[in-house]
Amino acid sequence: MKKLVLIRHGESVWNVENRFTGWTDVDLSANGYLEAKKAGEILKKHDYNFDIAFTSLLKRAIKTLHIILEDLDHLWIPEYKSWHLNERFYGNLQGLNKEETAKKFGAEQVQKWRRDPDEEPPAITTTDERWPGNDLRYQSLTPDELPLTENLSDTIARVLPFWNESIVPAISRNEKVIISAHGNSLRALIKYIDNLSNEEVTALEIPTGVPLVYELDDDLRKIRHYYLE
Ligand SMILES: O=C(O)[C@@H](CO)OP(=O)(O)O
Repeated sequence: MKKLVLIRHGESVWNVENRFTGWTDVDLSANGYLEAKKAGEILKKHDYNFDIAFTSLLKRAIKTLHIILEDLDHLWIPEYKSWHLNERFYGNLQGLNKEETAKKFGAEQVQKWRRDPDEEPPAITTTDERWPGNDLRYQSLTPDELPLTENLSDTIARVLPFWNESIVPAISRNEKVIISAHGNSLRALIKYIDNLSNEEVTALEIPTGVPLVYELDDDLRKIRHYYLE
């Protein structure tokens, strides 16, 4: 039996301000740091250790991972960062307050932008300062890979190649894997691992900073999953 640990980063400052975040590189909130620390303590209490870690290019996920690894005295393990694990790119909504946006466009529309796997939020253009093409960390991406907006289906389409090409081989080598990522990149992964329908994934909410364990068989089919307390 193989075990995989997923963790959504601790609460961010824009989670607190209730703003659409996406690829905006905001920090953890004070509470987010505490959540990450608690996640590390929980993993330590349950004697977890890891051979390899995967995370995004965004500091809220990277810092969460580092706080956990520090707690486990595991800062030395190989760690791979990829834009494929970034949060869903929220297009023109990035930076807006979710409640104010709901007042302007209606709660139903905003809920669709947030959770309907096929509903794309309004796109930005390449002249927008939020366009990732001018950010050094994304300089290796092709024009097609640089998002202007993403729905969950788009996020799934860029998370899965990384899962198949980088994470699955590590799990298959029997390495103990931790993935520190984001609400929607983890939702994308879980939709795939759990074979969830669009309706089921719409209802899936992942808490910040709580280790989520997946037990997988040799064919990487799910046996069970549970949150660690
Ligand atoms: O703003 C975001 O990037 C995400 C995660 O915080 O929000 P939502 O839950 O609306 O997808």
